[in-house]
Amino acid sequence: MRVLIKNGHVLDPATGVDGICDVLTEDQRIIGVKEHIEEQADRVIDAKGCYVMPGFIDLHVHLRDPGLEYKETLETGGKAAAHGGVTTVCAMPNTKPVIDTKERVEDVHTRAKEDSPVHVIQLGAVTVGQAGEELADIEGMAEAGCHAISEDGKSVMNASLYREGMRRAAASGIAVFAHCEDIHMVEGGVMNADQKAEALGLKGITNAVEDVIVARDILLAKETGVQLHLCHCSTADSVRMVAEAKKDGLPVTAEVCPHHFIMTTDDITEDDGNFKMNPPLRSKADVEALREGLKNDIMDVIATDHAPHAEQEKDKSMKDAAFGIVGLETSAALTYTELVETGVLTPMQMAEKMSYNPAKILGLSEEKGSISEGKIADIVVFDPSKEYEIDKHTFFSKGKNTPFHGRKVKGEVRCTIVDGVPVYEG
Ligand SMILES: NC(=O)N[C@@H](CC(=O)O)C(=O)O
Ligand SMILES: [Zn+2]
Ligand SMILES: [Zn+2]
Repeated sequence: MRVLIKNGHVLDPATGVDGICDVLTEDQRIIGVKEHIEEQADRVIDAKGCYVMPGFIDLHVHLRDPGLEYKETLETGGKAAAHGGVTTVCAMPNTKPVIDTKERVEDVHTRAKEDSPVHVIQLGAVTVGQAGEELADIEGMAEAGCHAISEDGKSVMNASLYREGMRRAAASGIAVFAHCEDIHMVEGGVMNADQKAEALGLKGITNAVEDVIVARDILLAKETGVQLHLCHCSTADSVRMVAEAKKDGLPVTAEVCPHHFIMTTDDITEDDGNFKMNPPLRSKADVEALREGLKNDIMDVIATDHAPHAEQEKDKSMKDAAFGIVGLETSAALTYTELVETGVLTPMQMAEKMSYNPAKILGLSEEKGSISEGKIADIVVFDPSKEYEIDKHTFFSKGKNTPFHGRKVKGEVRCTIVDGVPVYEG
């Protein structure tokens, strides 16, 4: 199959191409990027007025499959990804059972090929059952193509065990994606520790809950040489420590989620479970530091931490609701509206943080994260002029748990192409 994308504004961080070009794909690959391609194609997509970017690669997604299919499945999560311009997702292993063996990684990969319209990379857990007691089959999972291990949902609190896990990940050539949270310091907290929490009568989570583990994990990366990627950074001190680590030449990268660079604790208008996520919404100073970190390329990646839950798990007080919000279908529009329109990021930086940098972290930049000849034809056509209100009822995800319902945004995914085949068209 041949697809010709005409007259779009191509943004390619890998080659620096930043201008109006046509893009031609044949079967799985991109075979041409230049002005005025006039060749025959099975499909011609008019991208006038749109950005044409490498398909987004979301390093942090919860697909809930196996075992929690009432929240999401490979199919619904995959369709949500396609709707959001995401062509590759990394699925976190905190499923039922936990993905902690080679066979379980292979099982998800096999089923995802059938069920999901986008590429799924299943990440393996660090410890067996995420119980924090013994290391999982890291080598086997690496062989099965997991690209990274992660204990997401929690931290490996035993630093000695984690260090050994990092050594084994490094020896297997894969990264460690770290959720940073000292569980002993949480003390029942459900939102940021501040006056808002006091006013709502809710227990707080301090910044140090995250920061002490960020510090520890950077030191462990220094000692083991593992490629460390810090998930969902939410504090100003996290940014400061990532900057220091980079200055020291350590193999550390970091991600920020849209909710953390947009909302503060002041946006929590009532005790509503849709404002509950881990880490929590922080202060204005933290949000500013995260934006500054993204702008200065201290923070490498925008990922969603797409965490779907059923309505009955979220439609209650923050005290009792599950942690997490969905993000796959809102992240491009939120990023464009809040960071690009406002001049915090250039459009090219958006493509970098949502596609090219994630591809590099996964060791896939030879194949993905770029719109250039020979690369896999994973592409998103994004219309930056389209204005609308986010409506959770339009989501393909089973999860409707978002605090952004009704928010005005600019920027809509027009078409998502995976392996040279349009899998979503708006
Ligand atoms: N972020 C969340 O609030 N929840 C995630 C777990 C996680 O990412 O830590 C989930 O699995 O629901
Ligand atoms: Zn997490
Ligand atoms: Zn997560």
